[in-house]
Amino acid sequence: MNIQLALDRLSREECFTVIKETEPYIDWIEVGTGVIKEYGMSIVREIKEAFPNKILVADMKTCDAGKFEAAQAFEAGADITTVMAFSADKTIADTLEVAKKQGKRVMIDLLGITEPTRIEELERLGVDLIGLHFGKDMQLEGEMHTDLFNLVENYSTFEVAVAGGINVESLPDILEKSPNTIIVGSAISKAEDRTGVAKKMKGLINAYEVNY
Ligand SMILES: O=C(CO)[C@H](O)[C@H](O)COP(=O)(O)O
Repeated sequence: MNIQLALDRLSREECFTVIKETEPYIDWIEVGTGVIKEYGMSIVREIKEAFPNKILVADMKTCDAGKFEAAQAFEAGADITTVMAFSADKTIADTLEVAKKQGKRVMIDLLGITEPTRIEELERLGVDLIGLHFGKDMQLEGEMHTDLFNLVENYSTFEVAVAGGINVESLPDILEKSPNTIIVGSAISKAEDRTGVAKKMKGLINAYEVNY
């Protein structure tokens, strides 16, 4: 099980500091949407150059112009780019095609999706990596519930990532759902002791996997 460190609402310098402080305990690095909007593709390039051995996710949250945006992310060094699940099928198919040609991947962000039919359609389109997502603004009005996993429980074809305010306290319940990737942003990046929090979360994951 991977930890994906999400870098959101941080300056360029803070992004590098957070990665350096947590590097041994994280597997994937996500350059958050807001960070990309602030600094452009150059920060994706710089992070990949500095940490070439980490899987790099560009959280592009693409919803249109899929071919162009996927190429943009991959050319900057991303291994995975994100596309919103509500996008047109053509957008999703195009990004998958670009990824396939380049040996890269697309993570489909399920933010806002509640209809099981969309999950079926995504499977038919050839999607293999999805992100369950309880959004930042939704977190202001409540906490993520593991019911979120119900959407994909009948599908063994998907590799599943999950995001949405996950912290040391909520991690054990999430682990019971055995996602492939746990996306953690503010619980690590805004912590006073980032190294300690990342180490603790990785330790909980490792302990769960040993006993699973
Ligand atoms: O995609 C995101 C926001 O749209 C975040 O990367 C994701 O929600 C993880 O951050 P946090 O743990 O702070 O919720």
